[in-house]
Amino acid sequence: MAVIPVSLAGRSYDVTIESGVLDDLASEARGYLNSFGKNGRAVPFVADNNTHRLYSEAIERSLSGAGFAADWFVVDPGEAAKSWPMLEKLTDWLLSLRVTRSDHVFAVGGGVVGDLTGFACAVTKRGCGFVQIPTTLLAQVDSSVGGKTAINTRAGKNLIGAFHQPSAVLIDPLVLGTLPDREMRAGYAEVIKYGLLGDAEFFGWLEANGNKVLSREPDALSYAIATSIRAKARIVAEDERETTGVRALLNLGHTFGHALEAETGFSDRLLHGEAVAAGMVLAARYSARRDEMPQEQAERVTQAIAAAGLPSEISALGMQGTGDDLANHMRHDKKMESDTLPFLLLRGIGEAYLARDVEMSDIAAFLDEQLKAH
Ligand SMILES: NC(=O)c1ccc[n+]([C@@H]2O[C@H](COP(=O)([O-])OP(=O)(O)OC[C@H]3O[C@@H](n4cnc5c(N)ncnc54)[C@H](O)[C@@H]3O)[C@@H](O)[C@H]2O)c1
Ligand SMILES: O=C(O)C(=O)C[C@@H](O)[C@H](O)[C@H](O)COP(=O)(O)O
Ligand SMILES: [Zn+2]
Repeated sequence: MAVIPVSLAGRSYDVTIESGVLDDLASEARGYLNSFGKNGRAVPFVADNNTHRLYSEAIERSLSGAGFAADWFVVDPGEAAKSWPMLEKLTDWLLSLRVTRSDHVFAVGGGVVGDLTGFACAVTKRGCGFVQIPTTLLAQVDSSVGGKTAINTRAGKNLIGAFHQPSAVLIDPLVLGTLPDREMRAGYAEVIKYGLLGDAEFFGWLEANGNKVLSREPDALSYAIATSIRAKARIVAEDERETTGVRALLNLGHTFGHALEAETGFSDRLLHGEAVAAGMVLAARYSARRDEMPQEQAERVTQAIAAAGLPSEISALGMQGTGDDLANHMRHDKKMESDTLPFLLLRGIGEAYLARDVEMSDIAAFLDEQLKAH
């Protein structure tokens, strides 16, 4: 078991990593269940069809043993649930349950369920509590921690949202046993991100042990999850609201990645983690093209992504769009300052930095080359 604190003034919380935590939810989450149970109020849980089917029974068993009942809001799996219509339905449901600011809503699922639930909790009665129970590798290493919550709009990814920290994050690595391999690989992209952005040693460890993580070897998996969360907790504690440039490092690969997601229609044609993987390769290659990252290190990045079965070549994604089309999606990036887009680039493996001198026309030309290459 590992407990990793996320230290934030007045909003600190723990991330608990423990096999079996889900079967024992009533005792693990006792403090967040206490406002329920009186007057027969059920505890609100949000899940998608898959996580509801797989894990609602164990959760209900644990809760009923402690005298609590669960009520479920279940969405269809996939990115489409991060939408205005779903936000409206979810907030209406929370209001119908008479959720109060001192209550906690439980999010059981991947980043989609976590981002949607977190945002609904941020705006319901101007902020009620929530607990993250992440069930994908991506959510366990990244989205459940740090309080970024959002939905997507026609204009792009995560454009409507809020910073709203969870009160606790409970991670059960055993649930990854039911996660499809493709989703496991997508989450692994965000694990690679932590090595690439600031921890060359961890990147090297992943080059040697990535297959153990992907095959869910318990020690390797727990080490990768804990190392990722420690890195994220450190960064979030330093720059909770992404104002100093430190938290922006967590966006490595995302400016390219979000544009690729937009171009492929936010669909399962390209999952978020897959887009981030391709985006990190682009960031490494563009950095090498500027002579900032040694070419041989950019090749190591491509290798690490490809070896994990993640997309490394955007020319193979079957997209119709041009470099300009992708650059146009990027103009909605939340890092945009006036008419400049700061870009996460690399001086080397483990050394990401925010570059403020990148011309969008140069990015578009680079992307045109990449769309044609290989
Ligand atoms: N808030 C943040 O800081 C942050 C960070 C990274 C990503 N995100 C967001 O997270 C989202 C992607 O999250 P994701 O990759 O977890 O995708 P997801 O939530 O869509 O889940 C992926 C799939 O796995 C299924 N699933 C979940 N847990 C399972 C389990 N244990 N067993 C079997 N199936 C399971 C889901 O039903 C779904 O079909 C994106 O919207 C992305 O923008 C947010
Ligand atoms: O927590 C962060 O900060 C991140 O940037 C984590 C990313 O993996 C995540 O995808 C995030 O939602 C992207 O940030 P956004 O602000 O561009 O939506
Ligand atoms: Zn991400």
